Amino acid sequence: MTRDPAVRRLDDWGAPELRDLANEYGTPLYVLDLDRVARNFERVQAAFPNAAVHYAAKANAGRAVLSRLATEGAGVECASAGEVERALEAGFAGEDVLYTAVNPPAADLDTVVALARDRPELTITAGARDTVDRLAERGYDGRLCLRVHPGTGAGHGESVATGGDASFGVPAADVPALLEDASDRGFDVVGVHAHTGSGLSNEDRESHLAVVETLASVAERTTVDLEFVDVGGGFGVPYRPEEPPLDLDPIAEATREALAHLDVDLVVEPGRYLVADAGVLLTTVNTVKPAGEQGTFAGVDAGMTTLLRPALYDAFHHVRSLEPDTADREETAVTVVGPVCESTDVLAEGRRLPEPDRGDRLAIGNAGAYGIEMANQYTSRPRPAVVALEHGEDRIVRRRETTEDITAMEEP
Ligand SMILES: Cc1ncc(COP(=O)(O)O)c(C=O)c1O
Ligand SMILES: N[C@H](CCC[C@H](N)C(=O)O)C(=O)O
Repeated sequence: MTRDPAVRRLDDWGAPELRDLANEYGTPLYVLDLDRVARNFERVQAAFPNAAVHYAAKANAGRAVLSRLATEGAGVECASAGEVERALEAGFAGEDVLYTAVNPPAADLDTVVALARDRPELTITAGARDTVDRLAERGYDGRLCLRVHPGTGAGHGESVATGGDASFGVPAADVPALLEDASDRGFDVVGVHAHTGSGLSNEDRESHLAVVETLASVAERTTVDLEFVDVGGGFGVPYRPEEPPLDLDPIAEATREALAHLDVDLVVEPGRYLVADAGVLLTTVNTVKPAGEQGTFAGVDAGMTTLLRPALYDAFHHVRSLEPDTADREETAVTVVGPVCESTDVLAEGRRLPEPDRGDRLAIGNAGAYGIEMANQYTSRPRPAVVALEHGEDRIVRRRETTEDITAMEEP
């Protein structure tokens, strides 16, 4: 299998091509390179050769992404009934689908249990005894996996160090008994799962390994014959230009070693790793304003409704000017702000960029993961369009919303 180890940095994208797309489709605009998504999937497959790779759809559940990954042979991990429906529509088969039921609303369980009737190969992961009971109440006795609460987590911030959050999963000590109980009740108990957190870096290897070891000890202690151990996702990508890429090989090797004595298949659920560096967000400067000692404010047409991560997590996204004629402009500290009347509507703070001009196009990196997916309509701002690049062509895969889209569900 070919292996492309290179991280795709924001500077690797061609400025003229991105400017052309901004001119043709307008801004704000998400650009998503589906061929890069496919290569990222291959990189995970190469690191985990015998594992089943289930793409965590929550990172970007656009139909174009899902159907390309289905074509490439990936599986999918879904966080809601809606994601399950979208995954099936995009071409995934029942056997490709893992549905992780985290505090699931009744309607989600109703929908997925109904879908599973015709697709007995679909797997549901429950994170509480109560969820197992609710599945039984609906007559479900199909493939069941249990989510383990490992007690430790890691990630790009405390709020996404999910493994440490007791609301997700069953305490490891209680899992073997619950597996046996579910098996006795007639469920087809197939696996155990845990998720360390999102945005793991090379420094987080030990934390991830601790979670894998917890899973291994649960699998050792159960008398139920498990088919797989699902070690979750969370593999990070470098957001800062100077940050090194995540080295997947040592993580994969340590994971394999920790599970080697067990006769189980390995499942991984990467989201961000497959799509983050395949996407950029294009935006246009519409207001230029001196920011005193802080340099210059560049007001742009994308904001926290377009890309929520900086406002929500204080996340860093690299920003680059796409203008061809910036050599004669002074570099200055630029703070990129959105159009929403919230003081957290800041996409980037104090970046060294050419003195901005009205009309300048800017590109924001690593926008393929948790970008369009977390976009919203706050302040009646329609969500942006998404353009896909595939096999040398570009096409709109999600049209720009309009105010009519926002009001369409309203009744007088
Ligand atoms: C259960 C589960 N699996 C996988 C993922 C994917 O995380 P990431 O995008 O960091 O790989 C998440 C994160 O939301 C998750 O909760
Ligand atoms: N639910 C994920 C976190 C998603 C973080 C993502 N939304 C981001 O933008 O970083 C988890 O449990 O690890």
